[in-house]
Amino acid sequence: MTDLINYDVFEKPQWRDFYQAASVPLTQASLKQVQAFNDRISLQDVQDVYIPLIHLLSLKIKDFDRWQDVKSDFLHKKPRHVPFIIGIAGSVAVGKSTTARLLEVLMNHFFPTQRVELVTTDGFLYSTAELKKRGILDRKGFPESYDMKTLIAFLNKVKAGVSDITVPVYSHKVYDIIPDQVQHIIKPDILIVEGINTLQLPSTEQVYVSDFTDFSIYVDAKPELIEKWFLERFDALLKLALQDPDNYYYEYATGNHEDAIKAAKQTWSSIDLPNLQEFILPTRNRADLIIHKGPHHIIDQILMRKY
Ligand SMILES: Nc1ncnc2c1ncn2[C@@H]1O[C@H](COP(=O)(O)OP(=O)(O)OP(=O)(O)O)[C@@H](O)[C@H]1O
Ligand SMILES: CC(C)(CO)[C@@H](O)C(=O)NCCC(=O)O
Repeated sequence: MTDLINYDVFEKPQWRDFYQAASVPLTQASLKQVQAFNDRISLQDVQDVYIPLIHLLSLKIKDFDRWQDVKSDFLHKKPRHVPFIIGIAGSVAVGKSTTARLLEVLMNHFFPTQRVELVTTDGFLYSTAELKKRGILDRKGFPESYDMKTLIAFLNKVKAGVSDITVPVYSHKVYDIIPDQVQHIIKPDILIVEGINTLQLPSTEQVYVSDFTDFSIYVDAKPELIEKWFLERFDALLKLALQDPDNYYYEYATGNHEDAIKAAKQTWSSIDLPNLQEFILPTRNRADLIIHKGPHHIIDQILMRKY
């Protein structure tokens, strides 16, 4: 991993000892709300990894707020509260949205006066109709399948303090952007932006998503493990789809199970794995922090950018 020379590597026990002054406020039952589908979040990992991380983020946010004030002062401007944006990157199915939801729950608990919002860049995917029109239906998730201009304009509005911003909504169940549905982002103090492309350099734009993020996290694991998680999630999606003919996975759910798994493996090896290798993994060394997971999603290492 020569691309990671600029990182300090911490094994979990060492990272845990950096800060343990607070304890996990959640029971296993209430953690369920942050679980994407079928698996279990480890409460021990929340205590050992996320509690120090939340503390680190609180220090970073204080530092950020102070710098905004110093800057306003220098520019003879009235100070304005600028939202802090956290980016979360990583492969399809590595657990970005689960990590993002966990951070949201913990920040809501530990920073009760801060308004925390969460968006996924999947909302900025082109719709299936638009992907078809562009002839890139089999490239969903690749850089060209996202409307990066609109995503960057959105982040710019958040930073500028626009009061009510609407974001399109993507559904895994429908496998498309849902027409006539939007998410409202209302003056967050902290915005978490989760998506495979949060550290990417879009070929079509001169401005990057990372120009707007103040702290970035890459969720990392071996591709063989991620494939396993992808297939497990696929299976969970099939179960959900069984009762719902409108669900994208309904045909798979009601058809031959082996064929369905074969199709999912094919999607992984022809779309999501190449996307990881060509476009997502190369962005890892731009993250401020890398969370590395092993079997069962258990975190084994935390890498922090030195400079
Ligand atoms: N910390 C965790 N502990 C246990 N299970 C997890 C954890 N993180 C993710 N999972 C499981 O792994 C699968 C993928 O997670 P998730 O949906 O969060 O991934 P993602 O990176 O957001 O994927 P996508 O890019 O496709 O939206 C899900 O089945 C989820 O339940
Ligand atoms: C929506 C994305 C791109 C990212 O979350 C991904 O989950 C996806 O749908 N990729 C396309 C191939 C697949 O079905 O996995």
